[in-house]
Amino acid sequence: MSVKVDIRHRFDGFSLETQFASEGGVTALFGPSGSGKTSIINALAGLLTPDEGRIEIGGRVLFDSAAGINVPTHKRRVGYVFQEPRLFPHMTARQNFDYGRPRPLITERHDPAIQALGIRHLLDRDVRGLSGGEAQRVSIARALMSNPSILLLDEPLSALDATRKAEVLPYLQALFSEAQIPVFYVSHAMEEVAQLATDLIVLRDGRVARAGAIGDVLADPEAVSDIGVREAGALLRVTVKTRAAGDGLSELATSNGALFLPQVSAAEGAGLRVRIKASDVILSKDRPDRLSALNILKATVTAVHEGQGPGVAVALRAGEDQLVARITRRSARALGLKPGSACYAVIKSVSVAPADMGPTG
Ligand SMILES: Nc1ncnc2c1ncn2[C@@H]1O[C@H](COP(=O)(O)OP(=O)(O)OP(=O)(O)O)[C@@H](O)[C@H]1O
Repeated sequence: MSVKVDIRHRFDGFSLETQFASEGGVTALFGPSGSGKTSIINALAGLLTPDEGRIEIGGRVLFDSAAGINVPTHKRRVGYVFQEPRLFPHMTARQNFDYGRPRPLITERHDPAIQALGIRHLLDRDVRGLSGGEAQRVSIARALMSNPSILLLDEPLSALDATRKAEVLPYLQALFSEAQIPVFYVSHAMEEVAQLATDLIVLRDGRVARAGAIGDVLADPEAVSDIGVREAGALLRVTVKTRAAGDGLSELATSNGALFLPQVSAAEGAGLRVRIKASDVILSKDRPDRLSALNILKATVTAVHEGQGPGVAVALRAGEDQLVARITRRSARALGLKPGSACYAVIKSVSVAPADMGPTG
């Protein structure tokens, strides 16, 4: 189901001027604080009326300033998940779902969502006794109960600590992999986005700085400065070959050789996407010998992007996969790197954390 957004809105000191289209899937809205992420999903939900523009979901026009159309929030069929669970206390999860409705809300139609979110055993528990992660899973289920035509999540994991976040992520992955409706996921945490999204919109000062399939945007060396030099990094598609050997490292097969990483929890044979941060890739013209790093992939330079500072972003092709390396301009010159140059990409095993790995979508 397609989503088309073309809106302009002015607040005191901030202007939103955003245009994008999505063909469904899970679209992440990523950007620094104040870049306009929440304003965009509020406009989709009808909680913010843009000064002008148009919003269309699945062929249905929800907002068109020129035509005088502005469908009210309750008629937009939007599921909205906030940073905090916002459940009614003193009630069970089921009572939360049913609140204000003439008949029980849960039907068999909701089984897949209840299953994916793992909340069946929580339905008759008082929500005050739920952990933060459980409560957020219940509130995501509630957002899906009314059969929405779009699901909007605004930083749904940011109020959770790292352990709870890691606990909820697999549920979101399971849910999103089956989602029949477009999902918009607001986050400023790239490790979440890299695991969950199919498409990525990078926002900056109310404008779309980059947009496209997540793999393409993350592999684009020109996007490195928009994403942030610490967070930028391409997604490598791998298959788990052998789970942790005696030394704790698992062997993953890439399209161009083996990768050895620690703490891989996926089963043997599972497909994973692994974010390799640009700052964790070192380049060498010759195959390095007697080096502590285990992961050395033969690669070809496809682009060298010089930014403002001392760093350059080097795009690489390694077999079927793409990588981005951020190295100094001085090193790039010393190595004579240019499109077509053959080199070796060296990736340090311990710098790839479990949070950087997600199933292939
Ligand atoms: N109702 C409002 N009145 C005035 N300014 C607003 C209003 N809502 C948002 N803004 C301003 O618009 C800008 C974008 O805000 P928005 O909440 O959309 O950004 P964001 O990317 O979601 O940020 P964060 O990650 O901090 O939530 C900010 O400068 C904010 O102060």
